[in-house]
Amino acid sequence: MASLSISPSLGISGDLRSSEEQGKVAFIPYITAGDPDLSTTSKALKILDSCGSDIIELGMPYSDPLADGPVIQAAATRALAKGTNFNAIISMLHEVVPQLSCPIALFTYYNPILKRGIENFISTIKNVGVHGLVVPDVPLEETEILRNEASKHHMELVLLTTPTTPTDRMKAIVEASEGFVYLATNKPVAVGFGISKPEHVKQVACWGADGVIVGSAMVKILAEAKSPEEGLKELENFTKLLKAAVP
Ligand SMILES: O=P(O)(O)OC[C@@H](O)[C@@H](O)c1c[nH]c2ccccc12
Repeated sequence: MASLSISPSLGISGDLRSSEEQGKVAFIPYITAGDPDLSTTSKALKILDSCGSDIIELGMPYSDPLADGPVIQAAATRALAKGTNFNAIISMLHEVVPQLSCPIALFTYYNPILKRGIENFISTIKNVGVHGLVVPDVPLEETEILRNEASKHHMELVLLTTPTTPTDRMKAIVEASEGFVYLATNKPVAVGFGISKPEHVKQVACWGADGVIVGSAMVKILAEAKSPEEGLKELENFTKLLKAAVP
């Protein structure tokens, strides 16, 4: 199966646009940093990359992960219990990002960003090669400062819409979002939530999505494996299976 010509230098939107131009659908896995531990996360990132992922979403564990589903919430709780913190994630990324060919989008919440200072947070993640930032709990009205700082550092800020978002608000979110939009627009649309099988990947691609996001199913594999090694092996097989279902 042909893969996308992707370069980390294109960034999140560049990657999705290049997939779109090639008539391909981007494959976007999500994993939580530090579950079961950061060394496994580092290996998992390399596996996801080498299996043809087009963008990888990396979740920073947070104590009040209100936008995440139960599987990812539980992963965050375990990762925090293991002592996973911002600095350790940054050191891990510093080492692994240069070895990856696809861009990384970091998922976090607004509070950890505010705690470090918006500018400091964004320049730190930019320095280790992160391309995009997803902050699901920032109300649209408050995204401006975050967006200004992000654009100063050429960091793409990804916003979210849901099926219950009113149309006007959805339009405003689409206007303000960079990189891609979670679910409406001439910007690339990446569809996620509940995708765990090759059939789902095919279905979403048939609907015309530009990207397919798979989160909980990936997180579950690493969480339920008998050992980190087995988890990584299963993650590799699963990623190849899903990636092969992308038309
Ligand atoms: O887990 P699922 O059903 O595969 O869906 C992806 C989703 O979890 C992932 O994109 C995600 C992780 N954290 C989030 C926070 C908000 C919105 C989306 C997310």
